Amino acid sequence: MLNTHSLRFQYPGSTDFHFPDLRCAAGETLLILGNSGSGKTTLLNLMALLLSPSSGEVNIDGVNTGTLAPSELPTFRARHIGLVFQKPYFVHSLNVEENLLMSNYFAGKPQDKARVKHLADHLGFAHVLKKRVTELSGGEQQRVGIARALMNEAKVILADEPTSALDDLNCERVANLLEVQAKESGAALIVVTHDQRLKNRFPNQISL
Ligand SMILES: Nc1ncnc2c1ncn2[C@@H]1O[C@H](COP(=O)(O)OP(=O)(O)OP(=O)(O)O)[C@@H](O)[C@H]1O
Repeated sequence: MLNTHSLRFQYPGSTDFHFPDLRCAAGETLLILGNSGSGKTTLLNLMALLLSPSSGEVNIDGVNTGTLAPSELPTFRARHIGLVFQKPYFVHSLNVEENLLMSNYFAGKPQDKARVKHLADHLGFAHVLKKRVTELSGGEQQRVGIARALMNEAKVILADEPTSALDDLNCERVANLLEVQAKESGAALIVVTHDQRLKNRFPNQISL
């Protein structure tokens, strides 16, 4: 579903990163490990098409993303890639349901309220759909963040340190949710982490 080939990237005046080739198939989970500063978030941003490599390829769902025109990138990203952050960012003036429906808008798709309801029922936050995101607990916000990544049935889910701030119980919950949801939607799940608990759980790992 996602593979990279000879990816390189350099911030101005900084190290020239040369990343190992990655491959993650539908329904699989891959952990990206590495010391602080080794370039994990940079690699995630390259796979999320938020940064452009100086050379090399990111292939998603059979498309060499380097061939996409800049004007095509936002819609391609919204349709194919779900992003999960340690601390999700939402639009505070909108309620939970509206925040989720925004994903459809960015992907150029009609609003899918049935999908919102399905995900909310599944992830256990149906009772807060009409609330502002700021009124939610941290754990609820995290589940809404995961739902948002799943709204367009993205085939690639990229998660940056999704569990490092969580206690063991919530770490287990979030890891389960991500894994089960990715499997159910046939998505490749790629997780950047330092978290030893995830290292013990997911054997498919690559170190930078
Ligand atoms: N926008 C930027 N401009 C210049 N240098 C940057 C920028 N972002 C990151 N870097 C540098 O690139 C290197 C890799 O950063 P990156 O965030 O990818 O590492 P990381 O492995 O995710 O680190 P951590 O585990 O600490 O989050 C670091 O040395 C960092 O200082």
